[in-house]
Amino acid sequence: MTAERIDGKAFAAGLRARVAEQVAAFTAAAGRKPALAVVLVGEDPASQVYVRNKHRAAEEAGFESIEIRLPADTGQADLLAEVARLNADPGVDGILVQLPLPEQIASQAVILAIDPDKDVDGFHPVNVGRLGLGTPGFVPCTPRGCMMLLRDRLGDLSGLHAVVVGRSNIVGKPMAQLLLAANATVTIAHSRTRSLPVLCRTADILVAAVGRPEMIQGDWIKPGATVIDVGVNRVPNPDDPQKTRLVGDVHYDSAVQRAGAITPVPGGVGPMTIAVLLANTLDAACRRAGLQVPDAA
Ligand SMILES: Nc1nc2c(c(=O)[nH]1)N[C@@H](CN(C=O)c1ccc(C(=O)N[C@@H](CCC(=O)O)C(=O)O)cc1)CN2
Repeated sequence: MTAERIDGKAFAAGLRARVAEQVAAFTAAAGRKPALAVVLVGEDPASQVYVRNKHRAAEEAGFESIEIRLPADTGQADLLAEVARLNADPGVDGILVQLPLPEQIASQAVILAIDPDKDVDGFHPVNVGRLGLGTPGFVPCTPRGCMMLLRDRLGDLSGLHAVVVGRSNIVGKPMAQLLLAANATVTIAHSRTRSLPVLCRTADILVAAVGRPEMIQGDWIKPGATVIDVGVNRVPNPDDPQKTRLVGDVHYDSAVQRAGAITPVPGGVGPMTIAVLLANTLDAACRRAGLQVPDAA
């Protein structure tokens, strides 16, 4: 068996185009563009790329995109003051502080300071609670994007066994909540789970979000399973030690022989993160303007 490749890049492009149409409708109805503010502290190279891509994608879709860059030695109080200013600005609909933050700043304190109704990352405890309760709120972008890919491929997820390998607040835990809400039977596993290969082999849906390059091998996968690889790991390129290459948490070449469908890295889940950020920001703008929230899927 050779798995079907789930093309997240193409799906994300479609989502961005749909959001752009809805942004145009919002702008006509509200008399202003929806606005996203992204805060970057420091010069982490990967974060710089992600923030630049968010800015470009937001502008292309018709948003007002506000990029705030702060030096690497910014103190927590100064960042909190910036967040307070964005919370109070009626022209800002969505706020995102790019992670990771420099070590002198406690991420949780910053997340807690963001107005939950502008928290388009869905990381604030109020939105975490809303997700757990199944009430409207913001869902973290990467897991929401994974769910869109899964629904597109599988339709109804009821009764399927989903194994989520990884328990981070950003991906693993919200992913498990979303799968549960979709009536899947969910197991959360992690790097310390015993007999992990045996457990993974029981999964109809396997979500890899453990942050360990190519940890999940082909023979851990149930034949025909749908595999969602959230890992983004840079490893040395064996052909050229001066360069790196990007791999997921799944060993793609062996997994593709067993799975029914699989997301590649790059080009799978990654592009969904930014597309869903745009959808979340439009949701925030609609709620704040008292307009109907469009269906992003
Ligand atoms: N405040 C946040 N910080 C971070 C988040 C987040 O959702 N909110 N997620 C990640 C980084 N991230 C977005 O911020 C992100 C990661 C990966 C991609 C992506 O498109 N990956 C590509 C490969 C890109 C490459 O070549 O490096 C892919 O997988 O195809 C987009 C966004 C941590 N921080």
